Amino acid sequence: MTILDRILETKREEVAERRARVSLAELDHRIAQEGPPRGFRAALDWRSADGYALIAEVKRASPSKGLIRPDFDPPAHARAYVEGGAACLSVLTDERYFQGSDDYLVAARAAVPLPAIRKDFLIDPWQVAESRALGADAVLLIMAALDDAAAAEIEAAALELGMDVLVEVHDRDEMDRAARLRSRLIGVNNRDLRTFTVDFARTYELVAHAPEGCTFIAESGLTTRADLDAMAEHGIRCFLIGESLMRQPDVAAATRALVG
Ligand SMILES: O=P(O)(O)OC[C@@H](O)[C@@H](O)c1c[nH]c2ccccc12
Repeated sequence: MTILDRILETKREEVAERRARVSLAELDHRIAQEGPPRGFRAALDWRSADGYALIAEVKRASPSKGLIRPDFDPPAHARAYVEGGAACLSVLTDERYFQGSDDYLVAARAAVPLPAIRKDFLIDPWQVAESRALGADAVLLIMAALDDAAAAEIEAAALELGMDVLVEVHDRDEMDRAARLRSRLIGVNNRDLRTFTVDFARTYELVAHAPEGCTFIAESGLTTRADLDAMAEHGIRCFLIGESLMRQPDVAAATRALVG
């Protein structure tokens, strides 16, 4: 059983338990109190027009690396990311495997004007409503975790609420499946969620197969300005980065050094 299988098994139990506690009507009520979503893809397109667009991840820990940031402070990290020039935030909310929390998403997003993606494992459209009720402007669809019908259903729920959908792929088959969805925001995860190995060649190989006109994001394992410049040689200008920034004592300076 791969780590992704384990995560999904836990997530199914968690979602069943949450659904039993909170009705869709209750979520709709909370969503009505929220302002409209901040444009996530729009922020990336705007920032990548004349530089690198960074989705900066608020990440405390991961199953492969354990604890990444002991003095974890989501609103402070969000402000540092803004100061350093990030275009968007990503906030991990999975508790069991990433030591994330819904509260971190709410607190980080409230501290800054940037759009924020809820980074979690979506398997049910109910979680889309839950994400918007927490303020999320975008959600993640992991193609390796979903069949085509579930992906389309979850995507439709998000688009209906005016959210952006980041579709994450890892191989050619997932890219082809992603191309049949409506969202034109596609990310290649350089980290294989089944084995945790990171390989930038994933991105180089798959960027050529991305649908026309899509906003393309390279995700995971990116550390240095040279990494980004190498990606830019292949036309890639949007990046999702967590660990390497969260390990720095001065997050704002590290962010500026990467994308400033
Ligand atoms: O911390 P890194 O190596 O910079 O990676 C960030 C992000 O890409 C990674 O956290 C991620 C990408 N896709 C995911 C799906 C689920 C959980 C986490 C992820």
